[in-house]
Amino acid sequence: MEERDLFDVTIIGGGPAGLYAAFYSGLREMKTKIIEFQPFLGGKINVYPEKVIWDVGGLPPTTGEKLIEHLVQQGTAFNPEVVLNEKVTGIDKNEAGIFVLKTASGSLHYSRTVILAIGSGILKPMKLNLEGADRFEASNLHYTVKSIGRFRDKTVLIAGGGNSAIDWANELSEIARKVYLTYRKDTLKGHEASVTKLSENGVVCLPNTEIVRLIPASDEDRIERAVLRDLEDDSTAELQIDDLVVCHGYERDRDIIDNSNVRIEMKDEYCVAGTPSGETSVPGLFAAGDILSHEGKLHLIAGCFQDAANAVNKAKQYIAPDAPGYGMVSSHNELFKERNREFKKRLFAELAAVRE
Ligand SMILES: Cc1cc2nc3c(=O)[nH]c(=O)nc-3n(C[C@H](O)[C@H](O)[C@H](O)COP(=O)(O)OP(=O)(O)OC[C@H]3O[C@@H](n4cnc5c(N)ncnc54)[C@H](O)[C@@H]3O)c2cc1C
Repeated sequence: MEERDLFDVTIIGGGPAGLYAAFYSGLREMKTKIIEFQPFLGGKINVYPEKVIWDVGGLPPTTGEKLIEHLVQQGTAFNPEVVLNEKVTGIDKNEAGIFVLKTASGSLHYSRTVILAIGSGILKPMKLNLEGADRFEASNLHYTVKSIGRFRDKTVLIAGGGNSAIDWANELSEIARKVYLTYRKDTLKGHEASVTKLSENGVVCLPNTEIVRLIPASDEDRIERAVLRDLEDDSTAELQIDDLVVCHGYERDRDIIDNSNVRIEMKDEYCVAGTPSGETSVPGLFAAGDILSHEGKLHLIAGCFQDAANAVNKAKQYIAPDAPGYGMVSSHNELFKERNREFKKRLFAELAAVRE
């Protein structure tokens, strides 16, 4: 390994936690790398690019797509090295105390510290368990909603009883002709306010039902009707639909945890046990965002930011024990002086143009 290959911090995962960690580690003048499995940054928000997000501090209601744009702009402000399309498969620590990250492509990455920001792991949507259903994925069977506009004036069947299905039912009801929601249980498992909104929005809820067959249109390429079974009396009914959205959750690939030679203590099946400062059972390895569990954890985008800054501060002190506990706020930070000057110049030019 050459010195130039060694990073102060390597962040695994390029979602909100990873991106904010990259920004903050730049602020703390650490040589930073992000490794992301997907060919793009933004993490789970890519699952809901058109959803309007209301609960990120300091931002008016913003679409997922716009928020990703802001996060990436901020996260790359200090030019971290960004490696996309790369799955980290395991973490080792060598005799010199350097972390060695193994990847699916066979390359190795060396780092003094690591921040695990893998969210819920690599997500793969749970597919509809019906033979031949996959052939409709190119037409009107969806596992994510990429563009709300395509559902305008359509009859949409949504399958699933969790928050994601409920949110989409409410969201699509504003533009679709009709929205049906089918779920196997008696009740929905979602936020109370969102469940209440379903009836206000005219969504037809079909509890205790499941899809048992998809009937194609004459061209065989599109679903024309879905056959639903009533689980209480076994009767069936056909529903004519334009689109089917399946929200049955995700399989999570967390091989990285199981295949690592460092022993990462877990809180449960899903989360790493950590402190509110992002420390884990492995010295030098920190965690942030949805993967981290601690007392007071907020599983929201807003929660990612504090986790990320805390993890970076701890990583900084791991490398340089005498370094201050946190970075200088941006208004007093030397690193921003030149950028502030440029910003002010642009603002003044804009104001002058308005006056003219
Ligand atoms: C439908 C839906 C709606 C939501 N709405 C809101 C909302 O309105 N407001 C809100 O605050 N929160 C919302 N959330 C939650 C929010 O998206 C998460 O809290 C947030 O994305 C967590 O960020 P993260 O960076 O911890 O993880 P993620 O966003 O999951 O990012 C983790 C990244 O790590 C990558 N990764 C995983 N494993 C590896 C590996 N081995 N190697 C390389 N890369 C890897 C993944 O590909 C992913 O890009 C919503 C979530 C969903 C599913």
